[in-house]
Amino acid sequence: MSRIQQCFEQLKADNKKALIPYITAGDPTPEHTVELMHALVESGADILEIGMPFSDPMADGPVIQLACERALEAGTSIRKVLEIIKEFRTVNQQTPVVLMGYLNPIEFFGYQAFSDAAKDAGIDGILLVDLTPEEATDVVECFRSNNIDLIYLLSPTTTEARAKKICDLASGYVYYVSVKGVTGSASLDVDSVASHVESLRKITDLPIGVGFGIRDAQTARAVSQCSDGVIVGSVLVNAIAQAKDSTQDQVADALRAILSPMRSEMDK
Ligand SMILES: O=P(O)(O)OC[C@@H](O)[C@@H](O)c1c[nH]c2ccccc12
Repeated sequence: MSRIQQCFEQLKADNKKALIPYITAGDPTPEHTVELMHALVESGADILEIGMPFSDPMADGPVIQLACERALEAGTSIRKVLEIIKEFRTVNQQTPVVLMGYLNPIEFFGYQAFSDAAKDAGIDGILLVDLTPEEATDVVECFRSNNIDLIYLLSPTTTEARAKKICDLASGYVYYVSVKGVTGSASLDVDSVASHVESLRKITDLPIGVGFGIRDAQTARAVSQCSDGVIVGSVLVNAIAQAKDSTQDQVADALRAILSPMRSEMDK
């Protein structure tokens, strides 16, 4: 059983939902990231989604675009991202880590080489935004060979036929994108999310996480009640941007201040 699967089974047994924060690796510098990852876990994160900074992140809004710029400016290569995860794993062997990114740098690295290096670093899942199911076959094999889960995005406009195809390739969990648009968009519509998640339940037994537009504890709770977990990105990344010139501890505190209330609200 993969670490991600185990995590969802445990949450189910405890009658809890997954809290999955996103930050960009290397933002504001690579030296910050491991401490920030630990702070997220201490504040109640069940799974960490870590972005691999990319120069042309087309699914991202301005907040995460700027995070990618800061991280690249600070020298965060794919290799550096893997080193960061490896360092995190020297202390934490329990929390699943999902790497999120775009195809281009991974293709350049080589899919099998990247998959092997990711396994070695302690990665559990990979979410490649622009990997279409049509192109996925070879890539999927590279990750499957290392038992790395392939997390896929489904959006409000994904047809049922396509959703089925995607769910057949996916493992770990599927990521339902709550709104049309880019990360950091306006708040989502909980009723619409609930009805989409319900339809997805008919085509997959995988856990369903929901992300895009979750910024406060009340919304996190509401969305968690109609899904298996919530993914929270821009509100955290924005806090990093605000605090980036403070001490590392202060940046970590800024993340705790956002995530902890979400955890308590979701567990009520
Ligand atoms: O930022 P938001 O609206 O809270 O949404 C989560 C999101 O940031 C994270 O999962 C993510 C960051 N970049 C992405 C690109 C595509 C899909 C998802 C993502």
